[in-house]
Amino acid sequence: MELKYGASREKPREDAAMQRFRGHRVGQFIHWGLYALPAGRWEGKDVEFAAEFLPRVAKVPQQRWEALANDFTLADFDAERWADTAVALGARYMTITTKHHDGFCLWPSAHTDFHMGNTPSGRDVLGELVAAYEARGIDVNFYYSVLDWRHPDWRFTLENDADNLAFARYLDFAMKQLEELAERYPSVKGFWFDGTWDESVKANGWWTWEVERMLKERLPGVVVNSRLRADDLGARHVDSNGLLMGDYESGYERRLPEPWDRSVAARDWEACMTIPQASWGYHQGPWAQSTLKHPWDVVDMIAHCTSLGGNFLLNFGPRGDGSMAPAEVEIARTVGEWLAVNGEAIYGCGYAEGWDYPGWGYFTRDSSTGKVFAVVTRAPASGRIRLELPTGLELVGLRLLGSGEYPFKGLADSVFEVELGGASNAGPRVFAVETSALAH
Ligand SMILES: C#C[C@@H]1N[C@@H](C)[C@@H](O)[C@H]1O
Repeated sequence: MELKYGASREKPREDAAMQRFRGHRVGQFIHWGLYALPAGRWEGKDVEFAAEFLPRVAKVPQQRWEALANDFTLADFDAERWADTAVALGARYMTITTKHHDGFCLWPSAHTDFHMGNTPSGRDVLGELVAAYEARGIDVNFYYSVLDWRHPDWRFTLENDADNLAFARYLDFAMKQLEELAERYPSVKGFWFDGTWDESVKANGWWTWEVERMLKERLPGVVVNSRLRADDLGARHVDSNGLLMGDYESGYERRLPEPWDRSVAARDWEACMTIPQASWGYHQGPWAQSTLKHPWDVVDMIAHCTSLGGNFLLNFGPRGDGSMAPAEVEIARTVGEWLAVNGEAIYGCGYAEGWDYPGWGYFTRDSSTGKVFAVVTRAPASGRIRLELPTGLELVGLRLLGSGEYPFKGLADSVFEVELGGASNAGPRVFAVETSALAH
């Protein structure tokens, strides 16, 4: 079908910038804004919903919400400390909410009065973060919510000419903000769009095409997620011809491909995940704080994504004063210590063609050397795993990362057994798997 605003390519991008993004595998997502101040609590009551949705769920009067800007003092905000948390996590890129659904901007935008410039400190949070993260070699991406609860011209649906005229003004405003972000922060490596599910945006696929075109014209190599895009008929992420729009599929939000399905590896994709069960912004209540993920579950998710050629973006919700939540920093440190020993099986790795899903974890493959790894995140109660190689291969060596050569036993052609023993307090074991063609 002929589409004016459909996918711009049939195959994945292979340029250097996309290969760099693909090889990162692990990213730090950060949701920070005025919502971090109430942190899920309003008028003394915990609102058991994502903290960044508080103004809507608690029906906070607009003026009271906007008055929070006067309390956004950044008393304990330190971009260097945030960037150190990304280093501790082992993240290779960071994605920051420049503007979330409430419309508040973390940079001094010339196109609205609802921004950092009108807060007590007036600091350019984005500018400080870009400097701190890039000083550590960590790429910065910008999250931008097209949905804007505050802007008078935002529309969820387009019922009449007046709606169409207003929404046209809104799209012009959003385009100007995106041009402004590209101009102020030209080293940004990607844009992560959100808030594009409403009828109003789906009816304006042309605008989503123009945004992607503008960004790629101004910032060659920039990476754009599929969630921005709608085609001529309102199809999102994947156009009406079944082709991926944008540069990577970004539909996995708080979920991973289940069951494990090799077809997912045909595209570039990224999954984003909260540390609490369901809040992206910092939520102080037990509803969130009692549901923090275990570091080894995070490691399992990282390996799961890598095994299917996807990136994993773990979200952090700094507190209202700008400090990182200690429990989240601790999780970052533990996961980063694991990656420091086992990152060889993650960074620059992807789907291991021909290696079936083993059930006790995942196989990953280094995209440049072809080396295969076995990441054992779900060790069986027996304490041993069955290592089934592609037919015609035999196991000639097994190296436990961080340790050394490891014993194994042959069970049949291309089938071997590995005795793990009990759980390791260093977390999931990873083996480099050395094979050669089975001698007949
Ligand atoms: C719904 C929704 C939004 N998408 C996630 C990435 C968070 O930003 C959440 O608020």
